[in-house]
Amino acid sequence: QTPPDDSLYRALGGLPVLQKVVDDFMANMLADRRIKHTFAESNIERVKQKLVEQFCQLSGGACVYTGDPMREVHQGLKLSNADFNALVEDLQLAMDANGIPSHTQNRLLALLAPMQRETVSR
Ligand code: HEM
Repeated sequence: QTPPDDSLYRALGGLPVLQKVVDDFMANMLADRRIKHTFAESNIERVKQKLVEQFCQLSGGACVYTGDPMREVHQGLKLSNADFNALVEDLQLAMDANGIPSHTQNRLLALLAPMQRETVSR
């Protein structure tokens, strides 16, 4: 029985750093003219909490994502590839601000890349 690989979770700095990254990530998106309108009717605290769970679980931490399926959450928003790229930039800036090295950033981004298909619908 192989133990779960939590090396990315640990490289990111665990939950305390993930929480800071998600705080900054959301602040960046809410200040980003390209995509802030998409959050106009959202419960920001809920989205942040679900993002922390999701990033923690994806990176191998002992968390369980309790949010809704990605396709369901995003399909009504009619997001474009440009919207997706804007979100990735805002996440990269947040990781930079928290001192996460680019190699580690790229490992997380690689896990998010397949979700482009589930979140972009136009
Ligand atoms: C890798 C890509 C993405 C991931 C991992 C992701 C993740 C999430 C998560 C975990 C939630 C919360 C789900 C819940 O409440 O149960 C959420 C909601 C949301 N996301 Fe994303 N998302 C992605 C792409 C995008 C993009 C590209 C945009 C817009 C530029 C976006 C805008 C939103 C909005 C507006 C909500 C709130 C929806 C609502 O209030 O019902 N997301 N996302």
